[in-house]
Amino acid sequence: MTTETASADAAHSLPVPDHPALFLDFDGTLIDLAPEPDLVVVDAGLPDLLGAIQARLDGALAVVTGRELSDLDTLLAPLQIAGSGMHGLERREDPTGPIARPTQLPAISRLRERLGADRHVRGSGLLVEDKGLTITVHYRRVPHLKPVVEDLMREAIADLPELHLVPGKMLVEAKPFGDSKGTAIEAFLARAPFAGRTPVFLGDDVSDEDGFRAVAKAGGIGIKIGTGDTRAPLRLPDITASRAYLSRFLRR
Ligand SMILES: O=P(O)(O)OC[C@H]1O[C@H](O[C@H]2O[C@H](CO)[C@@H](O)[C@H](O)[C@H]2O)[C@H](O)[C@@H](O)[C@@H]1O
Repeated sequence: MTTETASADAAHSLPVPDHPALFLDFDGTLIDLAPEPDLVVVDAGLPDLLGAIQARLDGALAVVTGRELSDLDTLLAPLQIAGSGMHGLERREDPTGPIARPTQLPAISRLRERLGADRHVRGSGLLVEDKGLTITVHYRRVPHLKPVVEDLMREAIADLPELHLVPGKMLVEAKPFGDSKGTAIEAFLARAPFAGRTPVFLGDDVSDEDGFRAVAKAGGIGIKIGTGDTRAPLRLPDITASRAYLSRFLRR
């Protein structure tokens, strides 16, 4: 059996609820990971697929991502969909409506200054992704620096109790306490067109575990993409399978 056939078989073995609300992580779930956030490739088929699902589900589709929503709009242009960015901090309930976001904490400015001055960061191959409300340090190009990044981020926020660290694939992110992908999904499920539907959430990374918890609580389905520990009850092997599963929402 080819890998492609195995992915298609896996996609067809999973259930699709009768009246679903679909929540999707982005990197590693809908597109392949790249060496840097700006180097990802979005094929033309993805906006087309998401736009068709958005119409088929009467708008009950949201992207729940660690990226900024404006970043996602650029990657999926001209498509806009409802969603939450920066792990629950940003919300856009109406696909073409405004993005709601809290004000930046002074603690993030302090962290920014510290990282800018850190000798480990400058010229090291590490990448600092400043999202305004959160700051991420990527070590994908220098994986041996993982323990250095973990230590430097732990120390950098040690006296900033408003912040905590979220690990991800080859990154460590500092963000304010409170919101998560789980709180974002719960908020969407409380309102139209998501309310009253069975939630399905696809994700691949640690921060997606909050989303899996939220959909389980609401009687829905969590699907982990790829390998790794998870609380999600179902799994798909890769992005090919993820996209094949999503196309089934058009055929219901
Ligand atoms: O919640 P997601 O939509 O999956 O976003 C999680 C993070 O995605 C991005 O980082 C990841 O993708 C990069 C590009 O492929 C890759 O270089 C990096 O190693 C991955 O962790 C994004 O840059 C982060 O801001 C998101 O939090």
